[in-house]
Amino acid sequence: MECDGGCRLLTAKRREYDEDDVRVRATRGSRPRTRTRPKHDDAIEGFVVAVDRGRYTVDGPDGTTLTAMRARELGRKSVVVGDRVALVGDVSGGAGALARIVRIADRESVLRRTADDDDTTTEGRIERVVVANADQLVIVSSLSDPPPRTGFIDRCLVAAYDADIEPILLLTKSDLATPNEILDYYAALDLPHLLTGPGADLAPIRKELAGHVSVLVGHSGVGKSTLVNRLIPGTGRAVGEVSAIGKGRHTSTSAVALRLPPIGKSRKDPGWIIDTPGVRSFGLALVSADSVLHGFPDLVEGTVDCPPNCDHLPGAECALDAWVAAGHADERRLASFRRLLASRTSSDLDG
Ligand SMILES: Nc1nc2c(ncn2[C@@H]2O[C@H](COP(=O)(O)OP(=O)(O)OP(=O)(O)O)[C@@H](O)[C@H]2O)c(=O)[nH]1
Ligand SMILES: [Zn+2]
Repeated sequence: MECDGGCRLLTAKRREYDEDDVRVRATRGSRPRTRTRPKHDDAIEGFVVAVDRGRYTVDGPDGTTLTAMRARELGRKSVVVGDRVALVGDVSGGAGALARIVRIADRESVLRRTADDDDTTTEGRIERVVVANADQLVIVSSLSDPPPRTGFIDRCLVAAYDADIEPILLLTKSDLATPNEILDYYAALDLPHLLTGPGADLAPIRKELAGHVSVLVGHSGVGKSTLVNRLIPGTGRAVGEVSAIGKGRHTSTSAVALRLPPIGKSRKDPGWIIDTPGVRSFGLALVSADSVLHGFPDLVEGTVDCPPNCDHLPGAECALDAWVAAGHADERRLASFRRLLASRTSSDLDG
């Protein structure tokens, strides 16, 4: 009998084999999953915490930290901070160990950074996804030095509502000014806020962050690093520098996820914060005019008398002017809404 590798075993077990064969056939129909089993079903799961020149830092099972690269089968799909991924290869996490990312879970949310300053190239105009799966956007604004910039905050609110991420306004430097004015501007909105300053109790902030993946965004100098260092001692985020970009820090990293420490003896998930150095703002070019309006819930009712397809820009047709003139909403809010609508087509990034 002609025979290849497995022949001897087969011959020796012929009788049993026959019986096995019958049994296998009988059960095959009831076990279809063995045929459609995904490739790499031994993969482990991880959470991408940093991306640096084609190398991904991933938080693996039991808090292990893995270094990984993309598997070729991912094709052109990008992997960003916050992605939940499946890994194979050397997943030991030891020095020099390199795992491969073979799958990216469907994203529950995406935040895109504003198109780069360089709008002369296609590459520069593309809005890149910088963070996936965040469920809270913490807009950090100082009450003074620098003063709050409502245009920036409004832009972030639009991005948050559009991405289906809960916004929270976190006001810093409470020792320098009162929050009354800024809270008055947002009085008509259901916008949660937190207040902090030197020596302030961080418990309320930790409570809001627990169980969430929160993205921190704010202008340079508002005290983001100071806050992160207090929330996560030992993080060593540099404080007091005007800008991280161009100074050798984070030059190739646009975001990094940091695990918050446990809250007391509680076993509740303390959550993650994602710091976004170098991300000046989130892109709105792909956001429709209607979605921009969602960032201004206090103006929505005023648009019911607008003509169909109203661009809501100043003019006789738009009903918002009359609505605001009648005192139903703050004129500063309308002005900000219109600035944002206009900025989507220009490169005015900061609102
Ligand atoms: N008065 C006062 N100053 C603060 C407070 N928090 C931070 N600062 C100061 O504000 C300056 C900027 O703080 P950073 O934490 O570096 O601000 P940042 O937002 O991280 O700025 P970048 O690093 O440029 O992104 C530093 O001089 C801090 O010491 C605060 O609550 N009150
Ligand atoms: Zn209108």
